Amino acid sequence: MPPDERTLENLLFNLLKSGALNLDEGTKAVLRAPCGVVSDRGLPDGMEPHEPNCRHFDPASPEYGDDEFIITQLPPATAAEASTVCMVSGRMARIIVNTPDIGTAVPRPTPSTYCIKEAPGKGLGMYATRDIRAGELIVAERPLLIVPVSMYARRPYPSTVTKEQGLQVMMADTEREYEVMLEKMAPANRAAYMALANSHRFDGSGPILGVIRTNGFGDECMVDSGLGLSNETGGFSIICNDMSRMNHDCAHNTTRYFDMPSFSMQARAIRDIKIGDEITTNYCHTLEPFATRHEILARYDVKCTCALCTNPSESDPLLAQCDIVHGRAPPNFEKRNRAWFTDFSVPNSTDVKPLLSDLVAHIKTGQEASGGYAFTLFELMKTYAARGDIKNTRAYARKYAVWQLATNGKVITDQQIESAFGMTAVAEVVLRLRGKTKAKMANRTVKASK
Ligand SMILES: C[S@@+](CC[C@H](N)C(=O)[O-])C[C@H]1O[C@@H](n2cnc3c(N)ncnc32)[C@H](O)[C@@H]1O
Repeated sequence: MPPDERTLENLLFNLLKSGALNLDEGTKAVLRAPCGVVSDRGLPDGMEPHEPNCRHFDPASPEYGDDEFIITQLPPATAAEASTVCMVSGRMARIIVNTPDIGTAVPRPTPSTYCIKEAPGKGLGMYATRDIRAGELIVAERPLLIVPVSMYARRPYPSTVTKEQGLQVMMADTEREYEVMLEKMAPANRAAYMALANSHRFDGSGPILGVIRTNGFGDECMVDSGLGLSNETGGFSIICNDMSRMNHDCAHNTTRYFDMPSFSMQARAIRDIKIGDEITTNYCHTLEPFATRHEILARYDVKCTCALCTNPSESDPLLAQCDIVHGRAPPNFEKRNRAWFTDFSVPNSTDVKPLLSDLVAHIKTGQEASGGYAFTLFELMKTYAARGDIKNTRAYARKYAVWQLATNGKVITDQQIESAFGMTAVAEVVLRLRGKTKAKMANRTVKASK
């Protein structure tokens, strides 16, 4: 956990104990649950179980406050699809309900793409039942449950309560609220939910919270920053059925995102997947070095044995080459790739070699889902344009379009690809200029020889 979050935790916890936070007025105290085995479980002496007080609303009702957490079913029910049982702020509920085309049908790939079966050493897993092309939709699912990623203190704590006990109280109170939510689920969904994996059996999490912490996905479009929370603390955990069976791989072959109109979590292939391959996702930032990844994965009870983890001395430097997010890529990464912008000489300033080397590093380490991979494709497209190479300009525009589709479902039109986002025009100008330059040079040579 980063130090600033720890400070925030202590501050909130002290405020909570001093009674300075009046929770009844809607102030939210946010704490994250501990990981691993805790010795001090259950409610401390003198504290009784808390009665759930989260109100349940019909999504069509405007009666709830923006900063109030409510239990509701979203999106408003349609005949075709079951709704998701959600605990969201009133603000978030309104954002969802007012999304244009909310409640559109969840797309289903035909023929279907996967089955769920045993994954040796990992429990169950998802496997491809046919070849799947990069960019293709693999699965789209209405979640079973959506809840805030952070837990909220629902009552003031006596001054004798230690921080660890406080966390246990918060988890117990949260579990009680979730019990109410599960009662709202259709019986088949409740059974599916309770059958999901739980790697948090020994840290004081109740059974429902344990499943959330094992299987919950976050998404950037499901964040309520209106409560003064950051993207991290204001996010939501999205728990699906089949997608919860996707195991982690540091070189994962899918991307995932939440599609608000169909209110579905979706996964697409980020590279071609062969029939019989395991379909995998990521539980941590996969460009991080091996040691950091393993520390994070341990929280999910995952000891990753993927190709990158089995050979970190080879994979770590390659991952660092790709890591523009954490600034581990070479300092001149962006500059060297943009040299052609001010200097059109060929081939020095429009040299594609460094970019192709970055591309190979991404492909070798299976990091096609990363933003650095998309950046490299886009830079290659522009650099080929600056070289007047229309064929390769278009080829990289097409690869970039597939990346966009896979990462957020956004369809890039054929016209955009054909024009390579305006870059084929650049390539044509370069070709014309170069033609003129050649003609001028030829003229000069003729004049000089007279
Ligand atoms: C979200 S579930 C994934 C599906 C799970 N295998 C199941 O049977 O339902 C997460 C759990 O799967 C297991 N898991 C996921 N990825 C793994 C991996 N790469 N290696 C070993 N176990 C893994 C861990 O037990 C983890 O807590």
